[in-house]
Amino acid sequence: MTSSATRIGIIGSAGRMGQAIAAAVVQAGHMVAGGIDKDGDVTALAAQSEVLVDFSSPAALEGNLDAAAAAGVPVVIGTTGLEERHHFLIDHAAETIPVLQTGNTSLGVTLLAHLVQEAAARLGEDWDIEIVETHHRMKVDAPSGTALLLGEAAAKARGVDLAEASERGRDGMTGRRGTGTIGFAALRGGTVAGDHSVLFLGANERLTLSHLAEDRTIFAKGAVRACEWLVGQTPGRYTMPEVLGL
Ligand SMILES: NC(=O)C1=CN([C@@H]2O[C@H](COP(=O)(O)OP(=O)(O)OC[C@H]3O[C@@H](n4cnc5c(N)ncnc54)[C@H](OP(=O)(O)O)[C@@H]3O)[C@@H](O)[C@H]2O)C=CC1
Ligand SMILES: O=C(O)C1=N[C@H](C(=O)O)C[C@H](O)C1
Repeated sequence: MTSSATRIGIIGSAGRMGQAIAAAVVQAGHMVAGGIDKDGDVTALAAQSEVLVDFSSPAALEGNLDAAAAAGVPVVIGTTGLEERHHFLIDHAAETIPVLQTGNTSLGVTLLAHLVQEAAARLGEDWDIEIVETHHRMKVDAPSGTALLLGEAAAKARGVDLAEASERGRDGMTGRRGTGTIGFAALRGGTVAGDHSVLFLGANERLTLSHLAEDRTIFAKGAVRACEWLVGQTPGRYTMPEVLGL
């Protein structure tokens, strides 16, 4: 153990990501302060942790943020399927503690979002944007948090509100594609760790930017890096480009 070892508490510890994060915590020379799942005591976990990492469920978010804020402990939120009210809760907690929220902790996706923003800014509205994601059969939310993060990057570059520009769940007589909209398609099956492609579809040419996750270790390592970075930050809301210096 190094002298800079950090006690990291894991929310959602028995899950696919929770287990991968525990392994990454140890590999990085830190300590797992403890772990909880659905009926666990988050207040006790916060008290014994220097930083919390939450990869669980949107339903758990409010209680987790309250416990982290009461204990003055920073928290990394990787849980996806968040709605607007969850983002308000995160903003509120970030007034008193450092909070990092992201739909994807990997280096590759963080860079992809940067590239998508660049491409969307340079290619005009006549280039249609479609975001396609594929995940394992156990995933419960769609579109993925990453797809939404990539959509936000494209919307920001085009100066539009993603909620208004999105085309999701096409089925039946949809009518023509709206100019300037951002489409989403979600595929589910097997054990796919997480594939994302952003398609820019122009007249007689296409540009595709893709990231393929080969396993969950990339998310787990990124989550540990985010924990390391977040400890010692002032209260506020942060995300991955700040951690990775992108
Ligand atoms: N940001 C990123 O980079 C990534 C984000 N994710 C996201 O992380 C989340 C977890 O994914 P994954 O590990 O695959 O899912 P799993 O279903 O494998 O794990 C979720 C875990 O959270 C626990 N849990 C559920 N409700 C609560 C609660 N109220 N309090 C505490 N723990 C709870 C579950 O426990 P129990 O079994 O008792 O219900 C389970 O152990 C998802 O939202 C996923 O999209 C995933 C990969 C990367
Ligand atoms: O649930 C998953 O597995 C994943 N969830 C995240 C998302 O919703 O984007 C990140 C990654 O793609 C894996």
